[in-house]
Amino acid sequence: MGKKAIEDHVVEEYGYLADIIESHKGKPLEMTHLMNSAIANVIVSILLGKRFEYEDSTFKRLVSLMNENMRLFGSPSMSLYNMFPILGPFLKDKKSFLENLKEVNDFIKVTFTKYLQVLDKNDQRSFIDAFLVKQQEENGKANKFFDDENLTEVVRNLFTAGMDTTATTLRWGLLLMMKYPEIQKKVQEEIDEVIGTNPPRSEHRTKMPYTDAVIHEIQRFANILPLNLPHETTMDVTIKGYFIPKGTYIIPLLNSVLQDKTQWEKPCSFYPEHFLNSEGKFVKKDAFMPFSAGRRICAGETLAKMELFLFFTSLLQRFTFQPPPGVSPSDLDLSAPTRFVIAPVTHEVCAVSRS
Ligand code: HEM
Repeated sequence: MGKKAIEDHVVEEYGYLADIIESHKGKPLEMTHLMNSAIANVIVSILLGKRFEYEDSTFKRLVSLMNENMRLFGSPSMSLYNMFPILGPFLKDKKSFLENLKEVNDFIKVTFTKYLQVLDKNDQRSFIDAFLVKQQEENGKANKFFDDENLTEVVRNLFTAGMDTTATTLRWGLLLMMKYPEIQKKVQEEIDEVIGTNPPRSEHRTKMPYTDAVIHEIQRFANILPLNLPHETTMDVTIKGYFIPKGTYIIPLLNSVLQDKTQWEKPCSFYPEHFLNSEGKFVKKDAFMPFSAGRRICAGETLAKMELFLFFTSLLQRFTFQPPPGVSPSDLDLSAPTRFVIAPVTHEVCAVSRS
């Protein structure tokens, strides 16, 4: 599936999301379910070739299993298990994690078995179709890669990695816009000037340096994966005089760059000017690494950036986000509870229609 086709899915999905938000008529709304569903649908439409209604029971169940497993993954008992695997049989969280995993895997297996029955090599409509075609081409070869187990794992990994991260970043974005209404207003002015009432598309981004800077700063400030993913050295290495033997477990902390005092003027504040020069032009920063770096950099970086830009601009084009009545921007809490994916504290938003 090409970039344009994927962008069309995002555009279709932000329309559904905005319509549902509109139906709440500016009343206080907790966005986690809606945002997760919209972002899950983008990845699901790539993987399965179709989207789900947000209240579809199977879809709700899948999204909740993924979320629950993200939560369990970062729980203290799972850290304990990683340090002392012998404790595994005594840990309830580990059991729940594996049961959830099995339920998602079973759903994926049932789905691709159905897809296989109607597979048409000349009409591949999803990632699963493309994988199954490769699997058939591989038939008879000694070393098989496109097997059922790999299909299950890759579909589940893409679903998990692609949903919580992007949806959480967007929820941070809306919270920050409520906290800093003057920044929200400047983004909306740029949207009105560059996009007007047209549907936002990726090509608008280069003409919107302020919005681009705000989205980068949301990612830097939110710092949603401060622990990154663990890595292991594949050979002996020496870095800045420190010897690290082959096979060492490494946690490459992303907040060491995203909040580096030598790289950012105000590392602990939300300050879009970090990404703007004195003429208001967008500037790239080497220390901007929310997707990590190197060979194992996030596989979904391009998709995530597209989603963040399109969802963020389409929402701010249609709505102004305000705290619920009785809550002022200064009351909004930007602290972040400790989890594997750092989400904002539970809060409600009022999406007031701009039309
Ligand atoms: C704002 C959104 C996102 C952020 C901040 C993010 C961040 C990251 C980070 C930090 C890693 C670890 C890289 C490393 O090991 O050094 C990662 C890995 C990964 N991400 Fe993302 N991600 C996002 C969205 C997505 C999306 C939308 C997808 C796909 C649909 C995706 C798929 C993956 C995959 C498959 C990996 C594992 C790559 C590998 O091990 O080779 N991510 N991501």
